[in-house]
Amino acid sequence: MIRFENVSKRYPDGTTAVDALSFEVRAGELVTLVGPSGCGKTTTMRMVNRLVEPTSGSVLLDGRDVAEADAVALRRRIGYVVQQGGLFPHRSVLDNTAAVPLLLGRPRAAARARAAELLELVGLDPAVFGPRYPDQLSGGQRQRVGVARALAGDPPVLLMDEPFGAVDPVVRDRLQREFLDLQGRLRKTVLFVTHDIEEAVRLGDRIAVYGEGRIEQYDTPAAVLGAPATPWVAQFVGADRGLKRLAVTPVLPGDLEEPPTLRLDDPVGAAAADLAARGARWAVVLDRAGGLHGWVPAEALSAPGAQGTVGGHARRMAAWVPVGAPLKEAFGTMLRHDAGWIAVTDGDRFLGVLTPTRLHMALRRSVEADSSGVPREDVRIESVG
Ligand SMILES: Nc1ncnc2c1ncn2[C@@H]1O[C@H](COP(=O)(O)OP(=O)(O)OP(=O)(O)O)[C@@H](O)[C@H]1O
Repeated sequence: MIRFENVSKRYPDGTTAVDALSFEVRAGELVTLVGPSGCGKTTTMRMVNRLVEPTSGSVLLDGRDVAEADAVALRRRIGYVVQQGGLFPHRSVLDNTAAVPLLLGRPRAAARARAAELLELVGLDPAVFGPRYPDQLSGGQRQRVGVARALAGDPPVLLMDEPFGAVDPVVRDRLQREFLDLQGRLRKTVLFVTHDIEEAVRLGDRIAVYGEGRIEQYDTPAAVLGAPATPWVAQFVGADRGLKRLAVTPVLPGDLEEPPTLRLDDPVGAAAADLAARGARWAVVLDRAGGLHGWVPAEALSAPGAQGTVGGHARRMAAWVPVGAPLKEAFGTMLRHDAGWIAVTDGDRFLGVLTPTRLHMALRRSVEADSSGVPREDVRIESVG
C-alpha cells in the first residue's frame, strides 16, 4: 500500500534527515515509526503526503509514485493528524470536523451530518462539543477532534504524528485504547510517529525502530522486544524489554497446565479416590455450568470423616483471564489475587491454569518461536522442575 524505495532526504542546509530508506506498509496495517528526536520520523511521514519531497528515491501509494500525483488530490486521500490536533482556532468543533467533506464538495448539511457522526465515533457528543471552539476543549478532547477530522474524508491512509503526545499518561492510555478499538473496525493503513517505545509496541502491528536517518529494525513488536537486531535497538527498547514483551504476548492454550477438575456436586469419596489415583494434590472445582468455582486440596477430601459433595470443601477462587489475554494482564491478575495460579477460560469454558513457571515458559517459547519461525505451540524448551 505504502512503499518507500531507497528514499533519501537532504535538506538545503545539508542535513541528511533520511538515508536510503526502503520499507513497505501493507493495506490495513498500523506501522509505528519510533526513535529519538531528530532521527527522521516526521520527515519520512511527510514524504507520503508530499509536505516534504524526497531528494532521491520514490514513495509509492498503491503502486503509484506520489511525486506524479496532484498534491491536493493526494492529501484528500490521506488523513493527517498532528500533535495538539492542529485545529482551526476560529471554527467550531463541528466545522473543523466538516472541513474535509466540504472540501470534497459535499453539501453543507451532509458535511455537518458526517462530522457529527465522526465526533460520536471518537467519543464526543456532537450536541455538547460540536458548537465549542478548540480552546474550550481539554487536550485529550482536542486530539479526538483531530482524529475525527482526519477520518472525515474516509481516507484509506492515515498519517499520525505524535497524535497523543500532548496529554497526560491517563488520557493517553485511554486514547490509545480507543484508537486501537477504532482501528480494529476501520482497518486504515496507518503510519504513526512516536518517540515512546511503549506506545509503539502497544499500537503497532509492526514497528520501525529508527537510528539516525535509517531504520535499524522493522518487525513485529514481539520480535523487536524478543530479539533486538542491533545493540542500538537493544539499548533503545530498554533493559526491561522482557517485561514490555509481556504486554504483547498472548496466553495460548498450549501454555496451560491441566490439573484435574472436579464438579461442585461430585461426591467426596469418589473425588478423593480419583485424585489419589492420579497422584494429584489439588483439583480445580467447576460449577454446574463448567465455569470456574475455585479449587480443593486433595487432603481436604481424604481427611477422616470427610463427606458430602466437593462443594462443601472447595475454596473460592475468582482469578481468571480469557485465553488470548496478554501475559501482562495474566501476571497482574495473579498478583492482585495473591495467587500461585490463575484460571484461563474460553468464554464460559475452563481451559486450564497458568502458573508463574508456565508464564515464564510461555515467554521463552514465544521468543524462540520468533527467532526460529516455528509456531509457538510447537516450540519445546528445556526447563528445570
Ligand atoms: N526544514 C528543515 N530544514 C533543515 N533540517 C531539517 C528540516 N526539517 C527537519 N530537519 C532535520 O532533519 C532531521 C530529522 O528531522 P525529523 O523532524 O524528521 O525528525 P523526527 O524524528 O521526527 O524528530 P522529532 O521526534 O523531534 O519530531 C533533524 O536533524 C532535523 O533537524
